Amino acid sequence: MDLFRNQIDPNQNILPKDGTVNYFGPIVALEKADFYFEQLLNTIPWEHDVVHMFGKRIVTKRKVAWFGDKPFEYTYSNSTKRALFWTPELMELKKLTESLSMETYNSCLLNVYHSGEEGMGWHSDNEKELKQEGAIASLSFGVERKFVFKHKSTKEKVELWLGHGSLLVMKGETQTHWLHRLPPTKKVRTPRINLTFRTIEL
Ligand SMILES: O=C(O)CCC(=O)C(=O)O
Ligand SMILES: [Fe+2]
Repeated sequence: MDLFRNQIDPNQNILPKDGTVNYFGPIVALEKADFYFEQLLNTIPWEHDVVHMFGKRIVTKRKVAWFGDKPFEYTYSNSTKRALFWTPELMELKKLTESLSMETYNSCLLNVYHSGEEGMGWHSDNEKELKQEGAIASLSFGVERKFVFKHKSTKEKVELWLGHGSLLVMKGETQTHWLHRLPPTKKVRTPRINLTFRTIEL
């Protein structure tokens, strides 16, 4: 179901139940989105992520970076990272995201997917360091990619496309009842950057 490719209504919950997800569509002008994309791609100290799966240590092709209000230590997929302090651009994006979503965040995980071969598998963002049922705001730059939710018990799926400069907000019980993933695709050959603003409680 490619429901939301053209239709964007930030007041509509795109989940049928057990959580709230709002898609705002593009929240910055195209030239500004291009600027952020280039700037982030070229200046963020990107590092490969390490995940532990089935007893194996896997180094992802996707690269990550982690920023916050304080040098938080955060365990993500079994590896511990220390947050860097906001760059001026990230601070700007954080403020814009906070005002549109009417929430606050104290940290941000960045991912760069160099091409469609890179994605992220099914997971929910429910690590113990995260505020329980705290909002997670996802900003995307670069090539449009499909994003999918799957209900943990009914297996119902909801798909949408995350465009250049767009904002998606997941809140309430979403992480408790739904998984999400960024499926790999052979059709995409250019990079995408994603920022997820979160609230850490330590
Ligand atoms: O790249 C995306 O849109 C998803 C990223 C994500 O789910 C995460 O960082 O937890
Ligand atoms: Fe996630």
